[in-house]
Amino acid sequence: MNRLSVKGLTKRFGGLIANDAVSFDVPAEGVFAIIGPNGAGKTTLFNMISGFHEPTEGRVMFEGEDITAMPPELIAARGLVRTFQLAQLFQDLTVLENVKVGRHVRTRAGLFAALLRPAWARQEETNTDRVARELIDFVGLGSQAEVRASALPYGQQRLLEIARALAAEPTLLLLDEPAAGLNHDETSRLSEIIRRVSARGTTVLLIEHDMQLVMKTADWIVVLNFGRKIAEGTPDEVQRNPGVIEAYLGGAEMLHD
Ligand SMILES: Nc1ncnc2c1ncn2[C@@H]1O[C@H](COP(=O)(O)OP(=O)(O)OP(=O)(O)O)[C@@H](O)[C@H]1O
Repeated sequence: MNRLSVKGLTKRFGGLIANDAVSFDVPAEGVFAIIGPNGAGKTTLFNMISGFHEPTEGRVMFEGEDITAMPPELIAARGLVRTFQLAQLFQDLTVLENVKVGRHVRTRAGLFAALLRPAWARQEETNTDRVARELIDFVGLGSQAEVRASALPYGQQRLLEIARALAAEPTLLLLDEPAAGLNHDETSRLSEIIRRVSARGTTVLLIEHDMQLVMKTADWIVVLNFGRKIAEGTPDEVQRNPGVIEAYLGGAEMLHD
């Protein structure tokens, strides 16, 4: 069964068609990328998949079930978790606390448990702490667990966001331009982390403008232009596709960068 199937997704904003009958399948294994020039409709597509926009037409199937227009929290609770173009961290909380917050969809302790601290809630807290520390190590921020998010350089904040998203134990992780604002070394590290997330069994679907990252990291790429899917294939196939090169207007260089 595919992890995700997008079937004829269309989004109109008044007279503007941001997505026009886009369909594709994301298998359970691997790293999947959506690329396309500015305004091609990538973010709108992500917003529909993750429940932030209701499609005008079409369906989103996750693990074989219809999740079209479900609220984002319910979609996340099912295991489809996303990050945003601009890191949305709790700047005043520490690295560890931020990741613990990301885990709350997988824990049952509420306010009463936090106040009364029954044995099961204490056990849950210990587990949350352990998992959060493992994830911080996993993205290479192990030595900064007690540092405030606001004190991290931007590149590390983006990695922290990935750790926080992983804390919710997603089976499908949507990354919205994870390399935006990262330098060359940080982008290489990000590529490695994405591959390792995939190796741990989480399917990764990303939107990205950094072609080097996409070509190196993705197993399969969908290309959008003016809201339509114009191609899909392996990185090699996509880079050689004349329609894709044309869409990027002189982008042959960009694609082979
Ligand atoms: N809420 C909205 N209301 C009206 N038009 C919108 C809205 N959101 C997006 N659009 C339009 O839909 C089209 C697709 O935008 P979208 O942000 O999905 O593209 P994108 O591929 O993510 O672009 P970028 O790479 O620049 O982030 C654009 O023409 C955009 O102006």
